[in-house]
Amino acid sequence: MTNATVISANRLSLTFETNDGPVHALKDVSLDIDKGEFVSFIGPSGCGKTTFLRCMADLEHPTSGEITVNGVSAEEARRMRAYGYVFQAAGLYPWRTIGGNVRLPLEIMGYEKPDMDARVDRVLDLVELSGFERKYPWQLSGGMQQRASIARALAFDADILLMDEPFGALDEIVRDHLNEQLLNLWARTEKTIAFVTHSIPEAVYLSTKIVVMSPRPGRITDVIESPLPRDRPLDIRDTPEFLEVAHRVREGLRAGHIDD
Ligand SMILES: Nc1ncnc2c1ncn2[C@@H]1O[C@H](COP(=O)(O)OP(=O)(O)OP(=O)(O)O)[C@@H](O)[C@H]1O
Repeated sequence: MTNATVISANRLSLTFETNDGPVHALKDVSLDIDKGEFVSFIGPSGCGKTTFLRCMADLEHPTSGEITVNGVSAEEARRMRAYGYVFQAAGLYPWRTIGGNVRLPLEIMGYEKPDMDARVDRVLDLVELSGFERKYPWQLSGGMQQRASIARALAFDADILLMDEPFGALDEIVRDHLNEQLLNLWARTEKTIAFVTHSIPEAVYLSTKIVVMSPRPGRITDVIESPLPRDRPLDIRDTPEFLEVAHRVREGLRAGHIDD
């Protein structure tokens, strides 16, 4: 752990007790995420990706080991609103406008109206939804709804963005576009991002670090520091460097399956 470490997990384990016996969702998971990193978690269903993210967010409590966020416990970090969380489904309230949805956490936190208005404008601009503030979620495409949910997670200036398969339900073209926009947003805001995905190209395209996980018990099998530059046009996916990283991720996933 260094001064720049934002999230630090040290031998984190979490076992769910179920009617069918214990489920080892995470076992001895250790990982440091530094400020400004874009870290993707990839692995087959059930390898603990969501559970790990939920531990960072203090939505799940480890059975053993430690996790710190911004140098304090996950619980303290949650109280300090250290992170915004984006789920697979956009989860927008249908009876609220896009602006009203983005404003909701700010209302709950008691922001003053002029500050709220300025923030809503700023984050809608960041996700390229300026002009859609008065629309209702059903008037927007799936990709736009997901961008609105990212805006909502950004509205209160958390330095950390936790994203659980935010683009999993979208078609590939839309997903490509959102990937590009997310990189752009990350570059402009210097957030630290933890991102769960099932897609190898998505993980390689977005990340500075790729964490490969494997199930039963959920564990980390490889951590790949990306050699790709931070500035990434979509066609970087055709370069030998990109394909090499993708190959290593694929090998990691395969190895995890073999000793399953
Ligand atoms: N609340 C819970 N109670 C019991 N078991 C749980 C609970 N939450 C998760 N699990 C189990 O823990 C394991 C890890 O689940 P988790 O959702 O973290 O995996 P994942 O890698 O995110 O999977 P997916 O890619 O399908 O979302 C799975 O076996 C899951 O069934």
